[in-house]
Amino acid sequence: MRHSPNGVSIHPDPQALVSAIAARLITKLVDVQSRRGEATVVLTGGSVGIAALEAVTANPARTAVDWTRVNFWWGDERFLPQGDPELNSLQARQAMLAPLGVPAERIHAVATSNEVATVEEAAADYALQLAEAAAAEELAQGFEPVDPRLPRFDVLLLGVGPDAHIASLFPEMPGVRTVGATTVAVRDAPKPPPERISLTLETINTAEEVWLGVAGDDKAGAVGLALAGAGPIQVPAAGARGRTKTRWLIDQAAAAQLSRRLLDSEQEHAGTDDDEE
Ligand SMILES: O=C1O[C@H](COP(=O)(O)O)[C@@H](O)[C@H](O)[C@H]1O
Repeated sequence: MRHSPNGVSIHPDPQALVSAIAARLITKLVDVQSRRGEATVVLTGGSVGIAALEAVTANPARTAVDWTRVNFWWGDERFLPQGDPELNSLQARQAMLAPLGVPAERIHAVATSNEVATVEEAAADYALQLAEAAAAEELAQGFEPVDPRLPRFDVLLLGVGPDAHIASLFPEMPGVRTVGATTVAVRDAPKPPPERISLTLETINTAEEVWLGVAGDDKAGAVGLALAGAGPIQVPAAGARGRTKTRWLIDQAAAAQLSRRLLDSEQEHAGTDDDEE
């Protein structure tokens, strides 16, 4: 594995990548819980996102985390009926939340199409859930929120599509241009299903740490453009930034189009993992 000062870690293959994300997440949660008692994670769907949760469940160190005191939200959800296997929340429940016994009150899922009539209602309901959690958190913990409509997010996980979408913010579409709202309803998404609910880019960027997990040569162009400093409207992944850290956790295939300058700086820093927890 190689690390760069830009927060890029390159792993040999997808399995090594998801194991590394899982180990980092466990370490981070132990650290946050030791300081603040409870921790909050924003989950993602997609190939790496769900495989990383399976790797957490399989990691013996998972017992170091008190899973009854971790709050879970989603960066995006597909607007589908309850029980649909394509729901990001259902996949996360099966991969990690159920096996680790996370209590129902810690799981903040987006409303399904059985519960509300339209994707707009689901986005509004999710924004309300977030605002209520933020208000409760402020009362209980007394810290200054980054945004009074949002709880504190310790780690926000993202996958990246081959088109560089993150969450359900697709290039050039209204979702990625949305400002002033915490959530957005997405219609006509280029990746099925067409109706989705997403956190906005502004909301994503309130997280303390944003981790982008990416594997595969079909994602190499998106990763290369995002790390070369492309604009977020064309390359949404380029716009995701944690308040204290932005980590790109990628495999060798996804790193294939990183710029020479970035790879050179990685070579210089190889073996000096100065951003490890
Ligand atoms: O549809 C989605 O796609 C992205 C990326 O998924 P991947 O399978 O290409 O890794 C994912 O991050 C998002 O949560 C999901 O709804």
